[in-house]
Amino acid sequence: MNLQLFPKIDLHYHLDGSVSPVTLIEIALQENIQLPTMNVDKLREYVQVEEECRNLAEYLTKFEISKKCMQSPRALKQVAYKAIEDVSKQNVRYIEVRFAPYLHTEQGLRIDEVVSNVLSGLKEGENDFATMARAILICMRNDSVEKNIEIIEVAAKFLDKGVVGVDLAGDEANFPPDLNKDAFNLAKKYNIPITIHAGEAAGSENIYDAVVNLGAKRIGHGIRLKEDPHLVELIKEKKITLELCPTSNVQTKAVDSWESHPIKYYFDKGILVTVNTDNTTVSNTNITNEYRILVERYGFILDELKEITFNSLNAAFINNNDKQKLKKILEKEYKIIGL
Ligand SMILES: O=c1[nH]cnc2c1ncn2[C@@H]1O[C@H](CO)[C@@H](O)[C@H]1O
Ligand SMILES: [Zn+2]
Repeated sequence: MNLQLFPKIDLHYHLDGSVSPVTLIEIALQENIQLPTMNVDKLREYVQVEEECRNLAEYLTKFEISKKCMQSPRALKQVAYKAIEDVSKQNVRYIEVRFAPYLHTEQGLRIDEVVSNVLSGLKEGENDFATMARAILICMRNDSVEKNIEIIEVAAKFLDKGVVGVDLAGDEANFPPDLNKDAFNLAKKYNIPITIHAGEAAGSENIYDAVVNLGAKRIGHGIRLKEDPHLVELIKEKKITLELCPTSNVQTKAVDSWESHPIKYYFDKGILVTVNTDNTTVSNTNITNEYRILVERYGFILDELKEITFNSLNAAFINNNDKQKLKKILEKEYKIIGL
């Protein structure tokens, strides 16, 4: 079938890595921002990874231009709205959009202003398109634990007002999760759902720490889980969900090749896996493409794609009321396509 029509969920989508070159140029013109080029195709080369990307650290250099264009209330609202417009075209019924508030304070915005502007763009998008949207606030690994504690405080303030969780992202190889234990303990105290990038650019011990010491209910990527059979059992037992992003995982060299991606292995082992985009612009992908990769490269059948979407639904950080609404919508739409 045409997978664009297949109802989908994306739980792992970075806002700053998903702004299209056209939108970047629009913002640059509006706000007089100097970009290296105003040509859409040339700009794409600056914000998209090449095939020979060596590692996550190199991948992370591709976020500079979008950061420059995401410093004003208007731009933040605009990119958030555009995100919902874009993903609604891929029949995404629910998305958790994540961003790191501190990255958007270079022109003097406070982190709570960053959050409220992104939330208002998401809300407007929800009103205009058939996609439910919530936000996850990211603590950056290279930021101080004091700054990350402020992020948790802001998340608590906006919890159930659009924000549904917190995350830890950035350079995993040089900043293990443990450094932010105090921040995530505070999140636990506030009952803020936690997801953490782990086992992407470092070993399975980071997955263990994220789950056992930092309280993560979901793991961003978790590629290297398979290195530790005991941990595989623990992840199953605790019903931890993995947010896999195949195209990004190949680009950041979290896996050596498409063939060695563990998504089918984990799925067959009964681990709760989900499929996501990570960064649609940086990785040059969209959610339809990621679902297609599951079919074409890993032999998933449509019923299994539905199961994966329901894994995403079950692991979504939205409140139960909204989750039930979403479940009804998905069930109805799957019935229409005979699933
Ligand atoms: O796959 C990833 N692993 C780790 N960090 C990431 C990934 N994708 C994006 N970011 C980081 O998260 C920031 C906020 O969205 C981005 O600016 C980027 O530095
Ligand atoms: Zn990510």
